[in-house]
Amino acid sequence: MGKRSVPVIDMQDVSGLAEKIVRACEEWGCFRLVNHGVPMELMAEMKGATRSLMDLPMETKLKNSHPEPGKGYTPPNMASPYFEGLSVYDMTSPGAFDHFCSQIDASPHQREVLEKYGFALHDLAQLLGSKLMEGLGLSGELFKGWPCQLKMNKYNYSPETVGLTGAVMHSDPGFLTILQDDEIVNGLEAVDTITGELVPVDPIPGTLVVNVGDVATVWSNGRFCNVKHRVQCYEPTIRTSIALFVLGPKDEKVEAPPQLVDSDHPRRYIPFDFEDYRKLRTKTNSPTGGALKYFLTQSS
Ligand SMILES: O=C(O)CCC(=O)C(=O)O
Ligand SMILES: [Fe+2]
Repeated sequence: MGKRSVPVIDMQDVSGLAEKIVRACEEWGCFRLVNHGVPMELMAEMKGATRSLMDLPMETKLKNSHPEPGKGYTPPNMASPYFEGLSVYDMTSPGAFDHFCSQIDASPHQREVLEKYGFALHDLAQLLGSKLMEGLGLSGELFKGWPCQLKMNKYNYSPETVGLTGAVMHSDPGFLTILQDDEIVNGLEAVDTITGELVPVDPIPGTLVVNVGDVATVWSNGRFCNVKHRVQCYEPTIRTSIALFVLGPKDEKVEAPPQLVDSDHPRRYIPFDFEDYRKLRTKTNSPTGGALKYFLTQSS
């Protein structure tokens, strides 16, 4: 049998859409969205803005600093020497785009594109949240008021890096990520949870990839899969991607809603604070979600 590949979900095909999304979260934790409603022109403008911002001098990019690790500019480092990323954290907080753009002196046009794209992706994330609730038979609003991080990624590949790793194997710590991957340069790979095999998630221009993270595994009481993924270098060229991370609740704990817990499905994880979890992930060097084990309940 050939390798399976991640599900492709057409959002214009509304019949059974919520159930399809839930199933993809359960079976893969990774899927591609087509007809997602984000205008192609806006996606292209955002790629353009990302490329030009990434071309700024290092001293300018370093001004996108944040007191907490991972929430500002990530320069190339020992673990990921070819990767760098600029971040708008938290993009939902008032003035976030103004602050980011003043840090790195972005143009009014770049600022407009970033904000428009950020909010379009945020709207799509809210829609996915409501589809997840619907598909699980729950009511209420998922992700309401949750911090989100908009991250622009650049992989500086060269002939010397072909065959090497651009982003090490990891799961995303938050609930879900909507990724505009490079429309030409491949390299994203996800682990098939059933076979354990790494499968390529090759580009399909105009589409978006969703990666389900650690918070979703806890929130779904173990039903959703926090997909392990990495980015390899296959071509000596620049690779660019843009991620919107929907992280976790700010003032509440990460926990499964009571409707997803019953005697057949006892609570798998002790509720925790997202930022505490993020710190524990770093401290225990658990990039693929291994630190979730510290929160397993007796019954799991
Ligand atoms: O660049 C990509 O395609 C994936 C990036 C990623 O996995 C991440 O930023 O968490
Ligand atoms: Fe990721």
